[in-house]
Amino acid sequence: MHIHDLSQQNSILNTFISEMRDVTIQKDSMRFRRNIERTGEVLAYEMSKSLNYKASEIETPLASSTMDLLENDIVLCSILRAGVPLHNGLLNYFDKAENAFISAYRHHKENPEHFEIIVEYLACPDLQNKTLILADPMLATGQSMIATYEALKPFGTPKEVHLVSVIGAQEGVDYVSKSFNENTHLWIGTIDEQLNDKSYIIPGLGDAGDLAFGKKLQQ
Ligand SMILES: O=P(O)(O)OC[C@H]1O[C@H](OP(=O)(O)OP(=O)(O)O)[C@H](O)[C@@H]1O
Ligand SMILES: O=c1cc[nH]c(=O)[nH]1
Ligand SMILES: [Mg+2]
Repeated sequence: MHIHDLSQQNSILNTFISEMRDVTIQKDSMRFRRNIERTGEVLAYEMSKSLNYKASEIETPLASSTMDLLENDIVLCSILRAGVPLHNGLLNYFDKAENAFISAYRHHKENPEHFEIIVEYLACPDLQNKTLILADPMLATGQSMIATYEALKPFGTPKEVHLVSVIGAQEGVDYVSKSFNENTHLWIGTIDEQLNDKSYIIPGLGDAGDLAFGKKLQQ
């Protein structure tokens, strides 16, 4: 898997991520959502440099101009809930993309350290030979990303797959690296070292879904 860790270069993206992490600033849920969204915009721009382009003639009011334009058929699939603002950011740039949504949440059994990923809702277009972008702000154990990809398999075989995340844990990045083929790309804001005993990313930012949309009751 090709890993593009954007924290390896200094950019304004680090400011957005620092605000999402900051225990005071992150309480402003509108700013938190917007920071996820603009991270999606930055990651979309970086990813766009690796896609396919085709020369096209554009008529201006004065003459014609030849420009190389994106030719990939993109399907953007986000994992609910926390994926919603990231989806919006990606869609702000890949504005012609088709869209898929899937719900994946951690279902805790008696022991808070043990959970399984429950996939319930899924709406997806044909994926055959398309460029699939799988987006979720948090890549902790990587199980949600893998469960999602498995659930999408009946919808066709994409030409290429790009994973997009804001913060990952090294363990989750290693897990998805083993499960996706070597042509898959991961576009990620930064990679943290650890998971805690509840599989939260450390230092991470806390619970992205709750920060964006409010606390939910455990099911
Ligand atoms: O890599 P994993 O270990 O699978 O964890 C990451 C998942 O956890 C978060 O979702 P969460 O279960 O909190 O759902 P929510 O978005 O509804 O809050 C996050 O948005 C990912 O989907
Ligand atoms: O650190 C984590 C791990 C899973 N989900 C989150 O929202 N945060
Ligand atoms: Mg959550």
